Amino acid sequence: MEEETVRTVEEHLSAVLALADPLPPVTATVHPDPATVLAADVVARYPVPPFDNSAMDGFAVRSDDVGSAPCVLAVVGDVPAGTASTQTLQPGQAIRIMTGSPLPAGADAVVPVEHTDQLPGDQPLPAQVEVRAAVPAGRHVRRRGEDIEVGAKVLAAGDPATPAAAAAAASIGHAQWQVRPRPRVLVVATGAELVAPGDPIGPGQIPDSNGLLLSGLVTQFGGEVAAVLRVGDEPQEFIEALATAGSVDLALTTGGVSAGAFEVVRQVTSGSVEFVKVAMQPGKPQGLGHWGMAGRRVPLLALPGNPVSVFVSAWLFARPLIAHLAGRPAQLATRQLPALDGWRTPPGRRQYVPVAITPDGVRPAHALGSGSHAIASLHLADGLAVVPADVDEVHAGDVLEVIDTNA
Ligand SMILES: Nc1nc2c(c(=O)[nH]1)N[C@H]1C(S)=C(S)[C@@H](COP(=O)(O)OP(=O)(O)OC[C@H]3O[C@@H](n4cnc5c(N)ncnc54)[C@H](O)[C@@H]3O)O[C@H]1N2
Ligand code: MOO
Repeated sequence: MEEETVRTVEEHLSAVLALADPLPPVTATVHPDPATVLAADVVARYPVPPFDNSAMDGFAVRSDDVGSAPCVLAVVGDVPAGTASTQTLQPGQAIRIMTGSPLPAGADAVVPVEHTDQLPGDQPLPAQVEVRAAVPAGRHVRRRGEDIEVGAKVLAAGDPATPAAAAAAASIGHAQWQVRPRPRVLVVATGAELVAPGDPIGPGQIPDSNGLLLSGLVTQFGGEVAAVLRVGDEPQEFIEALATAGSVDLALTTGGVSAGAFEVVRQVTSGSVEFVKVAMQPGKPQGLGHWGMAGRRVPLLALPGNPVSVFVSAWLFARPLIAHLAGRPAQLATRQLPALDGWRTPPGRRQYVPVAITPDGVRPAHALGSGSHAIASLHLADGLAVVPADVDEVHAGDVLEVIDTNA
């Protein structure tokens, strides 16, 4: 396709989100993964608690018996955890009971062991117990279904699969639930200059940092990294890498999209990927479209090669697309914070400046500001400060919108 539309960030984001629908739901073992959401409601099969049970280690009693405490009751049995008493408590009797054990028939309250003449802990079953404090009916008893009744909708489609949600599903009788899966994402770093991290660098070569940066961000955004590939600028090598990558839900490439003579991503995909300019800095050149992989039309974002551009593009476009595929809301959480220092910005493009966030405000994480190559100081940033396109200078005290990238 021919270039070269100039778009706002919002226009580009809309086009990115239109590339794909949310992934179809799958049946999965109940397991916490807050990056995924439920695809169907979950209804209680069991009540919670499943039976009337004791909230204390002590003695199950009839409250009428102990109204005139102190009094002595005959101890006629024991209810250890995981058992249920078959006895029905008669007047003048008590049954020793542990926290969580079912309340025996006939009992309506529990006296904690501390309110008796018995020692707490691992003790033989006594023949009798002196109860030293009266308990009203219901005291220290957790009623069947008082949290959730059978048939209640406990979790709703769209709820995140948090640890507490998984615990809720298990407690109401479910081993499986319907979720939208984590999108499987292929990461391809392109560039003839790239060598593996730690390898010696020859003339013109640099270590590939985008592969690590982008795959880490994919995980942070709730995607599953299917593979991380590094290819040179030979079209055939790029085509083969994509052809052998297997089944994925999204492909992210870095590099090879601007105006150079060897822009492999642009050369290979330009029939099906649109290349545009977005009015932002860094991250101006962007590609988006689909690529045929493993018999499927896979959405593809072609991000620029400069590492800070990769970071910003990933936060603004890959993150929402991964969220959209996963059936989650795509909005970014932002905060309004004052700038602690001033800096000049290029007019006409919205600037995203890596900033350190302090209790008093934000300041650029590095003297290079939003320099798109300053990868070795990007880790000092806690967020991206957004400078509107019509601002050419930020002054100390100006309040900026800030994307918290530690979130
Ligand atoms: N004549 C023009 N030149 C450039 C323009 C333009 O509009 N006209 N745009 C500039 C902007 S803005 C950007 S951003 C870059 C984007 O370039 P590419 O996406 O084609 O990326 P490359 O040229 O392949 O690389 C750019 C830069 O990033 C380094 N890089 C690439 N991959 C990695 C990696 N995996 N790990 C670490 N560093 C990487 C690469 O060595 C280059 O320094 O184009 C500008 N030029
Ligand atoms: O927009 Mo480029 O991304 O300046 O570095």
